[in-house]
Amino acid sequence: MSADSQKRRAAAAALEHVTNGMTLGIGSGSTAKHLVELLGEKVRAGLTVLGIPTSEETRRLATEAGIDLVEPDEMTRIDLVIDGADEVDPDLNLIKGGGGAHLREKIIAAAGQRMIVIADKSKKVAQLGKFPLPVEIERFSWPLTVQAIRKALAENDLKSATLKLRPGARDAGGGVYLTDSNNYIADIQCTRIADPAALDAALRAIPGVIETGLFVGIADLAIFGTDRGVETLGA
Ligand SMILES: O=C[C@H](O)[C@H](O)[C@H](O)COP(=O)(O)O
Repeated sequence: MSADSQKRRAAAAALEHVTNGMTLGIGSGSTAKHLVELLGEKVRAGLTVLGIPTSEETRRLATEAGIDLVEPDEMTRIDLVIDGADEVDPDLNLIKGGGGAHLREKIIAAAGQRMIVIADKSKKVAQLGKFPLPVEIERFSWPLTVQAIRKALAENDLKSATLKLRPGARDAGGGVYLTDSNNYIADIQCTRIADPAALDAALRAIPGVIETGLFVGIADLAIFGTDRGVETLGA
């Protein structure tokens, strides 16, 4: 079975946790796309939910699928967030942001009462770090921020980590990827991240770093699609 079919399977299993009247944070990426399609089918069959999209792409897909959307305000209770991930470790720590959406995703996931991660089984890892860690950074004086990130990596036993500014066509000016919030992304190849919480804290302490793709202590349950069905981690 293809990874894409496993993703759809995970998305379908996560939808069993969605009940009438929920406000739902809707993630971004190829797995979340399956979620939106399947949720759209349920909405057309009578399910009532309010969605909060975590990217402009998800907003577009959810609108097309006929899902009612709301802008979060101070009083918004987000009952459940369902989102994909690039890596999931045994403690449910995540790397996210392969598609550049992790800033909005983290805001919504942290505000949610509960977060379910959906992924194909290749995303389940013993230790985070093989997937390059995305860090969203302010464009103003970005080389100074990159310099400070390199220093923080060295101080966190990651001296051999390499860092690249993400390329992309969205910045007409210089071929650098721009997020939905018009920032740059530095992708850091760490190979292994021994202490995700410490690295997250060290990176977030740098002026100019807006958000990292490390999600520590946020996810409650991961559902992995497999060839036979689904596997879960957490509760
Ligand atoms: O920025 C993108 C998001 O964090 C995605 O959830 C993550 O990259 C996983 O994406 P996919 O479901 O396409 O593997």
